[in-house]
Amino acid sequence: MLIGAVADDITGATDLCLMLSRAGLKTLQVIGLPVPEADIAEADAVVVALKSRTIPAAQAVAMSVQAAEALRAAGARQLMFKYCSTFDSTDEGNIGPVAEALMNFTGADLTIACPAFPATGRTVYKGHLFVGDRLLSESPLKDHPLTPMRDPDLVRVLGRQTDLPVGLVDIGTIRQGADAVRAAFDAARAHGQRILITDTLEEADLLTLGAACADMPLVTGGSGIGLGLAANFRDSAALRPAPDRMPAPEGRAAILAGSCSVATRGQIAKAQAAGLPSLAIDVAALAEGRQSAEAIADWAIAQPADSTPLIYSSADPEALSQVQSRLGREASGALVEDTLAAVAIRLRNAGVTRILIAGGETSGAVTAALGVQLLEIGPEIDPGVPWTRSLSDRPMVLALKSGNFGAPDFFLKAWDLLAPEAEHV
Ligand SMILES: Nc1ncnc2c1ncn2[C@@H]1O[C@H](COP(=O)(O)OP(=O)(O)OP(=O)(O)O)[C@@H](O)[C@H]1O
Ligand SMILES: O=C(O)[C@@H](O)C(=O)CO
Repeated sequence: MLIGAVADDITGATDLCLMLSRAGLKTLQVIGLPVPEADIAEADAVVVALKSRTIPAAQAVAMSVQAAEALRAAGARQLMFKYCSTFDSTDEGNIGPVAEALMNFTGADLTIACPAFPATGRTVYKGHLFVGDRLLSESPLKDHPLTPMRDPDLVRVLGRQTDLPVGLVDIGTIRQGADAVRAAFDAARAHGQRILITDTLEEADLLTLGAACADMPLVTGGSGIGLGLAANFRDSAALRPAPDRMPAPEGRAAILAGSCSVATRGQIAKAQAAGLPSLAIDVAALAEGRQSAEAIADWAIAQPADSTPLIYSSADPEALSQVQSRLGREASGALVEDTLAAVAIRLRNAGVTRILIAGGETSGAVTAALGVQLLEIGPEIDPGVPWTRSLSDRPMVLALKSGNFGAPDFFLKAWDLLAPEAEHV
C-alpha cells in the first residue's frame, strides 16, 4: 500500500478516494473501524472514513490513531490525514489535535496543512482560505451550524487548535519549485515550526507541494494534495486509467437528500423541474407520527420502475431553524437520519441497487444502515464525487455527495455513468 489515509468524514473520504483513483492508484474506501486488513492488502491506496470532524477531540484522536495503526500494519508507506477543504473545525479541534497525534504516531518532525481544492474553488493565498472569490469568513461556511468558520487566516485558526508552532509556506516559494519548498521546510524546522499551512492557487501548486512532501511520513490536508502525493508513486505503482463507467447491478434507482446546503437545494429544484417524482420529508409530521419511513419508502416503490424517485428533507435556513427550535437541532437531525436510513433499507429490500445520497452525515447514516463497509471507486460525476460500488454480499452502487459539491444537474446526469453489470471484469 502506497498511501493510507484517515478521513474525518465519509463524503470527504470519498472525495480523496476519487482524487487518488483519478491519479491511477487502485483505491478502496473503508467505512469506519475496525479496518478489514485482509481485504485492503492489494490496494495502492486506502482511505478510512471516520465520523470524527465534530466529536470531542480526545475521541477523534483515539479513532484516528487506531485507523492509522491499521493502515500502517497493512503496509502503508505514507500516511495522510484528510479534512475538509474549507478547514471545518473549531478552536477545540479536531484538525490540530488529530494532526498532532498522527505526527507523534508517525514520528514526523514536520508536516503540512494543505486544505486547497482548486477544482471546487478552495484556494489559499498568504495563508488565507478562499471559497470561490470570497474569503472563508465571508462564505456560507461562516454560518455552518457546527463549525462556523469566521477567521480566514489558517495560521491563526490552526494555532488555536494546537500547541505546536504553526508556520506558512507562501505561494512565492511554491512557485520556485519543489527544491525551494524543501528548503523552506528546513528553514521552518530551524525555527522550531512543526505544521506549515501551504498556499495553493492551482493544481500545479499541488504537484509541487506533493513532490516536496514525498518523504514526509504524514501529510495533512484536503483531497487536493492527494493529487500531488499520488504523482510521487508514478514509478512504483501499476497506474491504471480512472474508470469512465461503473458497472451497476440490475435494479432500480433512488435519491436520498438530507443535506440542506445551497448546492443540494439547487440540485433538488433542477431535478423537480426535470420531472423526477419527489417527496419531501416533513420533520414535524415524522415527529408526530403522521409520516413514517415505511410510507415514504412505499411511495418510492410505487413510482414507475424506470423513474428515479427523490426523497428529501432538505430545507432552507428559515424552515430548518424553525424545526430545530421546536424539536432541537440534534433530535431533528437524528430523526431525519434515522428515517432516511430506514427508507434505504426498505428500498434495498424492494430491489433498489443504485442510490445517490446527498450530505456527509446522511451518507454515514445510510451506509451504516445498509451495512456497507468497503467501497470500490468508480468514475467522477463532478469534482469530489465519484460513483462507488459496495463490496458487500449485496452489491449496490452508491454516490455519496458532500453537501456543497456537484453541479445543479448532478441528480440528473449521474446515472449516465453507470453501465450494465455484465461489463464488470
Ligand atoms: N428538515 C430538516 N430538519 C432538521 N434537520 C435536518 C433536516 N434536513 C436535514 N437535516 C439534518 O441536517 C444534517 C445535514 O448534514 P449532512 O452532513 O447530511 O449534510 P451537509 O452538512 O450539507 O453535508 P456535508 O457534511 O457533506 O457538507 C443531517 O443531520 C440531517 O439529518
Ligand atoms: O474537502 C471537502 O470539501 C469535502 O471532501 C468534505 O470533506 C466536505 O465535508
